[in-house]
Amino acid sequence: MAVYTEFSEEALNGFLSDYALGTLVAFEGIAEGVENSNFLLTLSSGKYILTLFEKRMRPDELPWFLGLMQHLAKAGVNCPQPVEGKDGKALRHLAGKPAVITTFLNGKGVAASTPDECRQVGQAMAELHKAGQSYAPVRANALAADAWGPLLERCGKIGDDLGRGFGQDIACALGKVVPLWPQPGDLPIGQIHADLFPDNVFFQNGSLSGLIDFYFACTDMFAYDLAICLNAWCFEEREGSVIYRQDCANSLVEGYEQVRPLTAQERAVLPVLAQGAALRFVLTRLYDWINTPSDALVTRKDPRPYMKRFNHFSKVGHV
Ligand SMILES: Nc1ncnc2c1ncn2[C@@H]1O[C@H](COP(=O)(O)OP(=O)(O)OP(=O)(O)O)[C@@H](O)[C@H]1O
Ligand SMILES: N[C@@H](CCO)C(=O)O
Repeated sequence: MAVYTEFSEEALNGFLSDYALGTLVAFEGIAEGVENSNFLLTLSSGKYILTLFEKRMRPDELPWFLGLMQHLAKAGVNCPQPVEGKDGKALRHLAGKPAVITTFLNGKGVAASTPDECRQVGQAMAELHKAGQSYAPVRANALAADAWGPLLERCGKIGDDLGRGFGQDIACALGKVVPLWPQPGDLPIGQIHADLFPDNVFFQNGSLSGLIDFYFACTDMFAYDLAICLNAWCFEEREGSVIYRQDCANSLVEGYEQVRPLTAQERAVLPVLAQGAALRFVLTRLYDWINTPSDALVTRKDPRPYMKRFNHFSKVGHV
């Protein structure tokens, strides 16, 4: 459960008095997610999401994320919109943490993806990439390839609970992928979501209805965003093994290209980007695996299935 910060109803009422959203009917912590504390607010004017920003977020970067969400929503992407207080400010504080209220989106994430859903995700991602092109502020990717080695080092000594030599396997994989990573200027860049996993894409009656959780968004290669989705949407995890769903991958890329065709260079480097994307999630999951206190109200994610995705892409050499 991702509720790291708690507050009293009295504190919440004080916080809400700075908005023109009516009175509090109910509020509850949301179990899903690992990054920030999220609450569902039911107010007399409707439902909203209250997010308190935690550990990985740099407060000075929050306006960039909120500005991006506002920009994308105006351009027709169905994503949460920050709600402004009576003073016109959306970014406020609650319980000592930066906090924002955003609009509530209907729909639900999917458990097991199908080619049809992947096609819709590809289209929505390309639309996001296009809509973001007129958002000028830049946010460098704090989890880009040059950050992976230092992140592995920060994990410190990696025991054998994830399998013998897990840390060495990662170091070896980084040694293969990082030297092949595209250089600035090699591929088209723009605003990317960078965490478009199935829990961050909502569907209603089989149709994609919205995208949430923009707090890893950054300015990076468009094709890297697609590579992240190949990892997140195109594998089935079954009894400890991961199985590549080529049909899902084909649909994802086809859906993307219906809106924004890939360049020949993007296509050529996609297998390397897919390997790097797998390692990026191995590393953040590993870091959290080691550093999440055992009494924290959050379910740790296992890094091993992403190492298996890396092994797959590294072995077959195509997507
Ligand atoms: N705007 C929204 N509308 C409806 N539900 C939402 C909205 N934002 C968040 N949620 C709900 O809260 C859950 C957690 O939100 P979110 O994914 O943003 O949290 P997180 O801690 O950043 O998670 P993650 O681990 O994916 O980074 C979502 O799975 C969804 O159920
Ligand atoms: N989507 C990430 C977690 C939050 O960003 C993962 O599955 O590791």
